[in-house]
Order: sequence, then structure tokens, then C-alpha cells
Amino acid sequence: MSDIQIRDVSVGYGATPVLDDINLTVRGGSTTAVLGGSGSGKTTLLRVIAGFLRPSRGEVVVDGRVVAGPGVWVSPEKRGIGYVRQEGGLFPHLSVAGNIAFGLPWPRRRHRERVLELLDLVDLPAALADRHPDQLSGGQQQRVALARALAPGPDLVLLDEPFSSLDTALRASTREATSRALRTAGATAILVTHDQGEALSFADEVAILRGGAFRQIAPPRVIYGEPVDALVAAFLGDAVLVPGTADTGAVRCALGRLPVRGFVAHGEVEVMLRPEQIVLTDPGQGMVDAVVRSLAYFGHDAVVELDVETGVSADGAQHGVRARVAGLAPPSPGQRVGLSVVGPVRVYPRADVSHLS
Ligand SMILES: Nc1ncnc2c1ncn2[C@@H]1O[C@H](COP(=O)(O)OP(=O)(O)OP(=O)(O)O)[C@@H](O)[C@H]1O
Repeated sequence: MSDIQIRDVSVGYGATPVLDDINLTVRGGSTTAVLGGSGSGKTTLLRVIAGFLRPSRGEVVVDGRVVAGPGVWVSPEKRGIGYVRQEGGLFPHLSVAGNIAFGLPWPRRRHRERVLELLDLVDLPAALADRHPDQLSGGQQQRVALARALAPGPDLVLLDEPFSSLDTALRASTREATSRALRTAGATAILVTHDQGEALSFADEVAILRGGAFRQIAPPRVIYGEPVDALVAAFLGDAVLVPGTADTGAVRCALGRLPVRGFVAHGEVEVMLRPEQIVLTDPGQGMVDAVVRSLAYFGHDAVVELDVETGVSADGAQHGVRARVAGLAPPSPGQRVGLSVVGPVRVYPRADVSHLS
């Protein structure tokens, strides 16, 4: 099990910087998901770790050994790192067994037993061993790519959006098979993704990459429940933001007086809560009343846009909020309802969110 440390790393292409002085530690045997928008530098980070790109500053340390840094350069093939790309990248002219064996050291390439073991590890039947990649589904191809990456027994596996080309059902089962295989192999893993649900469900830690730097690195529940700022809150999941005035431990806003979690900014603040924290009741039964403006129905749940009746701000605008409710009996547009808020909310200094609108 390898710890990995990225220390003060900066890297770019030519004169264009992509990552600026970033730090990241991944505990041996754990999985970290790096979540960021398109072009934020996720693949660049993996390329630096794998050794396909040299950082201009800082160092990369794998299992206590500096593999990139001032005066130090370990070539990719000597780093013992497995890499799974978005499209799998299987060799089309080789069978499944041939592809997997390619990841094995020379003397072991003929060991059919090890190939079958690896197929089993990624939850694929031995009968697929002699097929070619074009005779497999997308999910099966991704699992073969994972088996190939795991073949040499790497301590560290880098996964670059390996599930993004799969449909929803296949995506979930491939993700689970991957997670199981990584745990069984005891490998440390870094998963790059732009899918929030995937990051939250797959990883032990989630790292938010934005503007060339990590804005927050924390376990899924912490990063979702206690985002450090409004940008992270809005980036990771759906965030409802309303203006408020905070004093000790509580905030007053259009939804009533609400308890605050974590850091309390006093005075004029922006209040952040998740849409599932808003519960709909009969009119007069909640903290405030509201009228349903519109509804997006998803089957298992529905997102309801509401105009809060007490929420008229100084400029006369009505405060809108968004609630996520169970899909069984959602309200209808125009209906009057009561609103209650479950659990504490977060507050941020008002200036923090001015650039979100
Ligand atoms: N070989 C290259 N030469 C020059 N610029 C590059 C090169 N590769 C990537 N870039 C630029 O570096 C930035 C980061 O790219 P990178 O591929 O790391 O982003 P990403 O977060 O993985 O994006 P995506 O989610 O779209 O794959 C982008 O602006 C991209 O255009």
C-alpha cells in the first residue's frame, strides 16, 4: 500500500500554467476522487503522477520515494503505477487474455492462471478470455482495462474518467466491480471525474480542483455538508443560497431563523442549504409559506421551485428557493405550501458569493 504525496507542484504546457502550487496526500489503500470541471487540469495531474509530464516546481512522492522533483526523475515504467484511461485503450489485435497478459512482467506473460485470476478480480467470466475487444460491451472493456492495469500488482492505480462513456446501469455495476477489485488488491487509487455522485460514492476523500488549485479536500460527507465556501457548495451538488443576517449560532433569512453549522460569519451573510433540507408541509404548518412556481419530475424525486411569501427583498424581488421532495406525490404549480428546514445551514460572508451570480 503506497501513500502518495504531491508537494507544492506547479505544471503547465509551454507558458500556460495549469496547476499552481498544489498539495495532495492520498493515504495508502484509500481512494481519492479529484473532481473538477472540463479543462481544470485533472488529466494533467494524473500525467504528472504517472510520469508523462514533468512538473516545473515541487515534487511527487510515492511510498516515501521521490519520483519527480528538483534533480530527480523516475521514468513512468519504473514508477509501478497502473493507469486506466477514459476509453480503456485496449489493443484491438490482442485477445482479452493477451491484453491482460501485456500488463504482466515478461516471464509471467504465458501464465494463463494469473490472467483468469485477474478476470475474476474484475468480475468477468473466464469465457471472455479469448474474445477480442470489439466483441465486448463498453463496461466489459473497461473492466479488462482495469485488469490489465492491476496485472503487475501496482500499489497505485490512476483512473481517468473510466466510467464516463458507459450508460447509467453499466456505470454503476462497473464502478462497484472496480471498487471491489481495488480493495481486494489493496491498491491506492486516484479517480478523476466530473461526476459529483461518482466522486461522493466511490471515494474515501474528494478533492475539488478549480482555477488550478484544490479548494477543499475532505471525506464525502464533510465536503457535501460543510463546503468551505459558496463556490464549492454550488460546484458539488445543488445549493440553495439566500441572503441572511447571522448572530451567534443562528441566522435569520426568508426561511425563518435557522441554526448554523460550522464557522459563523456575523452580520450580512449568504445562507447555504441543500434542496433536500427543505420539507414541504400544509400551508401554515411550516416556518413560512410559499407558492410552487414550477416542478421538475424525475420519478424517484422531484425538484420544486418555490416563491417564499415572506421573502421579498428590499428591491421588491421575490426570493426563490428549490426543494427536493420524494416523487410519490409532488405538489402542483400554483399550489400554496408550508416550508420547514431540516438540520443546520452554512453561512458565508456575503462578498464570497458575489461572483456566483
Ligand atoms: N498537450 C497539451 N498542450 C497544451 N495544452 C494542453 C495539453 N493538454 C491539455 N492542455 C490544456 O491544459 C488544460 C488542462 O487540461 P486537462 O486535460 O488536464 O483538463 P481536464 O480537467 O482533464 O479536462 P477534461 O475533463 O475536459 O478532460 C486545458 O486548458 C487544456 O486545454
